Amino acid sequence: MTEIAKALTIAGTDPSGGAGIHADLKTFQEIGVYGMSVITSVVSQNTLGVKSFVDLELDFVESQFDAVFEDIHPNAVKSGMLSTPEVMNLTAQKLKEARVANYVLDPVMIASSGHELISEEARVAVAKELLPLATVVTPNLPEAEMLTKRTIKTVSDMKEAGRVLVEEYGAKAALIKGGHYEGEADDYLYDGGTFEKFSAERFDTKHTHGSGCTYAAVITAGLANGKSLYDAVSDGKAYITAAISNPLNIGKGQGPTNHWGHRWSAIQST
Ligand SMILES: Nc1ncnc2c1ncn2[C@@H]1O[C@H](COP(=O)(O)OP(=O)(O)OP(=O)(O)O)[C@@H](O)[C@H]1O
Ligand SMILES: Cc1ncc(COP(=O)(O)O)c(N)n1
Repeated sequence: MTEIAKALTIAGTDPSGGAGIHADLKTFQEIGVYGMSVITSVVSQNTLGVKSFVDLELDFVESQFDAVFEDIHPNAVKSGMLSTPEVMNLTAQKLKEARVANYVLDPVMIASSGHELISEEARVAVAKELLPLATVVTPNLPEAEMLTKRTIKTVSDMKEAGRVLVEEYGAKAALIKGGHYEGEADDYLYDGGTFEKFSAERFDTKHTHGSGCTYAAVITAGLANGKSLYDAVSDGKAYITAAISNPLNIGKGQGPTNHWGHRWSAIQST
């Protein structure tokens, strides 16, 4: 019997279903990977923005980690919103103990609505505890600026941020996402050797809520399935481009991405 690949997401919630744990599990399901979750924070948010959030007690987050790891070994793990230094340290400790081979670090710091989700102290913990464990870190431009403490204005700044995250902070690879850049939606992957560009047309849409989560979840699912990092990112870029270009028009604000987008694109092109 074939064994199904298993992926774990460590993140916060979105009751409106577009970002965080919800986006990740929908993505794992759509790709055919068995999804599991450790919830760090319960967030009251929707397509209009974040209202408030509560961080779960550390013991309870730990208990969720133990519930997963004592029973099921994930082939890949993704982390999203880890809002306190304590939960970051705990995540690092649990990933090391469980000998997780593939770890995708989405350093969620600011929601696309502009609300800050984590503190400055937590930012330092990302750099010290989590980056050295990451198979790939996937910052958007503001996150890359915060992590590297550099201003990013040009493609060469984006590449330099990728180089710093790998060579100075110890991530195995860095994917700097250009969603917040001008022109085409181009992302740059640096793996310590070469830079690869993942390019897409920029669509004129506000419906990108959860696009960072979804993109990193596809990469996680790909690694869980044994794909190379390059192929997993390539699949992620195709999935997120289709998800953004086929908007569902749900909600009154910045709507969620479309997890059937790639199926809709395939139907349209036949
Ligand atoms: N309007 C757009 N058209 C096409 N691709 C886009 C658009 N906006 C973002 N993307 C792509 O979506 C992915 C997510 O990028 P982005 O830099 O926006 O990450 P993020 O900020 O973490 O996500 P979010 O927008 O959900 O906050 C990247 O591949 C980016 O190039
Ligand atoms: C729980 C949680 N995690 C992550 C995000 C970032 O999502 P976005 O892709 O909209 O920036 C979010 N809004 N909520």
